[in-house]
Amino acid sequence: MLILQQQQYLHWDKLATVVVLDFTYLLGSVQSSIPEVKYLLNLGNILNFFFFILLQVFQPVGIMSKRVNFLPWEDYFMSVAFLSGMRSKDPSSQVGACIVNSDNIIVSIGYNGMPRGCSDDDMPWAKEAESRLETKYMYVCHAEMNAVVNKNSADVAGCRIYVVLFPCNECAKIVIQSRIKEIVYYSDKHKHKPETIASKRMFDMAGIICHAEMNAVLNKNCAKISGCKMYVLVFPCNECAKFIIQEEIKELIYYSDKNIHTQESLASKIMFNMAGIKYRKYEGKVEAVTIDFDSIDWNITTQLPPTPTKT
Ligand SMILES: O=c1ccn([C@H]2C[C@H](O)[C@@H](COP(=O)(O)O)O2)c(=O)[nH]1
Repeated sequence: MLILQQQQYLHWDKLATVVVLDFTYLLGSVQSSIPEVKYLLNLGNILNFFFFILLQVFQPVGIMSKRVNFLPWEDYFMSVAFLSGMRSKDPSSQVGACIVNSDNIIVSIGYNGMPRGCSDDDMPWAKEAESRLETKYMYVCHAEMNAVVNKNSADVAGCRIYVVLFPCNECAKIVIQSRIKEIVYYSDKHKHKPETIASKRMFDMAGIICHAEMNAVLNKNCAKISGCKMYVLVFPCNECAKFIIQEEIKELIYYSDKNIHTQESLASKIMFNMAGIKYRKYEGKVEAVTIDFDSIDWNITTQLPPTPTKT
């Protein structure tokens, strides 16, 4: 079990040793001819010696040298992942993630929660219900996704991700597509589930098929795409909807809603409505866009403008 404890910076025992040592040193350095005082001074010297040895043996750390019992990188990052998980409102599983670059700098953290704008109080948290639409699984953004989306660097390529739970297949896709290079996990408690087996298969092969929306978000060429519009061929499923909401895309224009009757599509709409994301069907002005390469007059397109002359 990983335990987070408050670090103690003031060591009273070490402070007391130094005070006693200083006092006995002072006593030992004074000269006197009175036998009682001489006796006390000798005692002072003995105590001085005794405490000096004690200090050398037990107290070199913290007073004279650097601390040695500091938190190692691995425990530090995993603790941050656990700490993030503590923000989760999921009643059964609190999952946290922490992304770290090759300089051991934390570039992002995340935990499992409802998409932005979808109220924690109104969304379902049940694991089972008559309809999957009434379970949390359709809506919760996983810790890994939130960590990737909330990064404070341009990208997370080459980074490591520390996670409380081994990533599911949906998160595996995100982790692979964002070019994270290493996964450090704490628990593999769902190792027998198809989601985890699929995840491991993808990590082994790293040749995966991802939804177009996720690829478009992950391959963006700017730091943020908040406020952007997204054009898609097919209305996004619930997994892509989470991504779109978390990236703060503001408008969605789709061509086909062919999966309109699926629970995934219904869940997407519930989330978009709650998050205030507009969506509309594409109403094109033209029926088709044709690029006829043969009709291009290369003579015209390759003509350079006339060279300016000096007057
Ligand atoms: O890779 C993962 C897998 C799961 N989560 C989140 C999603 C849910 O909120 C919980 C799982 O709930 P259970 O009650 O244990 O089924 O964990 C995640 O963030 N990342």
